[in-house]
Amino acid sequence: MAKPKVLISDKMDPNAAKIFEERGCDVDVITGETPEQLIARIGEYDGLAIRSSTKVTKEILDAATNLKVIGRAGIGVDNVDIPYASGKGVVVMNTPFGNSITTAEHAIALMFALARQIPEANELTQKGEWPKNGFMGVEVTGKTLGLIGAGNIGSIVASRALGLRMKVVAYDPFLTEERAVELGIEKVDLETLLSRADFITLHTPLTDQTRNILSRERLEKTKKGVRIVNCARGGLIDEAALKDLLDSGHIAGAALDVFAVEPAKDSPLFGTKNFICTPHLGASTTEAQVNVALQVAEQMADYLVNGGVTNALNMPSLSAEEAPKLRPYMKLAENLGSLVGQLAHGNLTQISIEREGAAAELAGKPLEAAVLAGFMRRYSDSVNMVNAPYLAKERGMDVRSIRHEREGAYNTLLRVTVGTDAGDRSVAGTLFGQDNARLVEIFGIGIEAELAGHMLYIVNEDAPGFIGRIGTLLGESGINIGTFHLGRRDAGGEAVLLLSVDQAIPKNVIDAACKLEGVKTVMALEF
Ligand SMILES: NC(=O)c1ccc[n+]([C@@H]2O[C@H](COP(=O)([O-])OP(=O)(O)OC[C@H]3O[C@@H](n4cnc5c(N)ncnc54)[C@H](O)[C@@H]3O)[C@@H](O)[C@H]2O)c1
Ligand SMILES: O=C(O)[C@H](O)COP(=O)(O)O
Repeated sequence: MAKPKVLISDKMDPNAAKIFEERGCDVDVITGETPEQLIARIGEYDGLAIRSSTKVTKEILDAATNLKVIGRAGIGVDNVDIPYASGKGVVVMNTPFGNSITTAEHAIALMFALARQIPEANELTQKGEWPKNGFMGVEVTGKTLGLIGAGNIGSIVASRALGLRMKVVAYDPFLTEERAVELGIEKVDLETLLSRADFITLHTPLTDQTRNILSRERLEKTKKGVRIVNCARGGLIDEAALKDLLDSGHIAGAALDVFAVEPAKDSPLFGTKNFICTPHLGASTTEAQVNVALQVAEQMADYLVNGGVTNALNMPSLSAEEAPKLRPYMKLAENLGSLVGQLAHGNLTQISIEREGAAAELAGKPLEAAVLAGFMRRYSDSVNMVNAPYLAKERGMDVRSIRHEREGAYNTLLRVTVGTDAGDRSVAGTLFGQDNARLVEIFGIGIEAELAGHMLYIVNEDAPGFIGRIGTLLGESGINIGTFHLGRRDAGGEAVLLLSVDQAIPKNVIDAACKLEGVKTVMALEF
């Protein structure tokens, strides 16, 4: 099998390339290209490793015909069109913890730089001015720090600030009271934070809810003399309002590591008194860059080589240890989803996936995604485990995952049921041994069959002579039967015949089978 090919398109610690090679991938490091150059190149790659410079747009994803995974060596993924990548079946991963300490330290460094006006003092001193009387700082001890966002980085900033004897208040709608107590901070609403904080630091992602969270109106509500630090994302603060309020002296200082437009080369804030900035350096320490480079390469190689999924933003996690155990189940799950998707008629809006026996001990989400991948193929050819749950949601499907404690007839069982206009339709399968996936039930009828390749499904009246008739029809049509499986509800009742054949079954043969005596349904299936 050809090695997966990975492109590293942003500057990254060389350890990333080394890990890719060690883990069985071919890797190219080509940084600083224009979008057009990337579009021309991306088609040959299975993986794309990035930081924040590469913008993974719809156009790039459309050209990325082989792409399976995008790995962000860092946290923020606002430079990736995740919904579009998901629709294309591309996994998007990040490294959510590798640079958190480093970025928290940068926020604290900027807070001190503002409190003591270090950059300005440094500049004038080096110009020979010795401006000893020109600077009067403030202590941080005893002051109130207002965190907007108390996730990974916000929590680390809080712990450092508490160590500096600051009081910490936080606005984060997802922060629980228990977690706030654990962190030693006070959970407040945004208005309270604005009115109480002497320093404000931001630590949220940029989303529709957080964009412009420090709007002009909110900046005007801050305590006079506040100092603001943003090491999270540009776009969280109204930069024009920030300039006006720095100019008026309402805000005593602001430090930005991130800007609404990056690279920021001509911001109106440049040159403003008490304004300092760094060029998106929050994550730029040796330690953090080694961490994120190693982690992203390990995660991406794991996925490309073993199917392990870690820190994906659009797919359930699956450890490299779990992946081989789950693999035969994934095939079974996908085939059951595909079978029920091919057989059931009408407007299908409900699907449930039940796990019993050994299957109940496995991760449910990946199996659910595999069932949906098989099932959604009734609507689109380009479905896989990544985009299937999104497509199902888009179609308004109600997806249920049920885990049974009970002991069943099989050691391990997966059952997939769809709700149709005519009632529920259910298929079930098991594994014989470690990896022999078998169908064991179809619409309430017990059967035992492998689902593979071209198959013919027939429902007929259980009567003597039928098997001979279908065998003769296929033989006369030059179609070789590979496997042959029978099941029936009861003697003389409804029977099911499932057989695999060596070639796709032409329509005229299906039509002829429909006309055979006792036949109720004939369908060609593909797996
Ligand atoms: N400057 C840099 O170089 C740099 C480096 C690393 C991370 N970052 C950025 O820092 C930010 C925080 O990273 P993190 O790892 O702490 O993320 P995180 O996901 O751990 O934390 C984000 C927090 O924001 C909170 N939040 C979400 N919506 C909110 C809202 N409307 N109001 C208030 N809080 C809200 C969440 O509940 C969460 O607790 C991200 O934007 C990330 O991209 C920047
Ligand atoms: O979200 C992040 O991880 C930071 O913004 C770091 O971005 P960078 O990798 O471009 O330095």
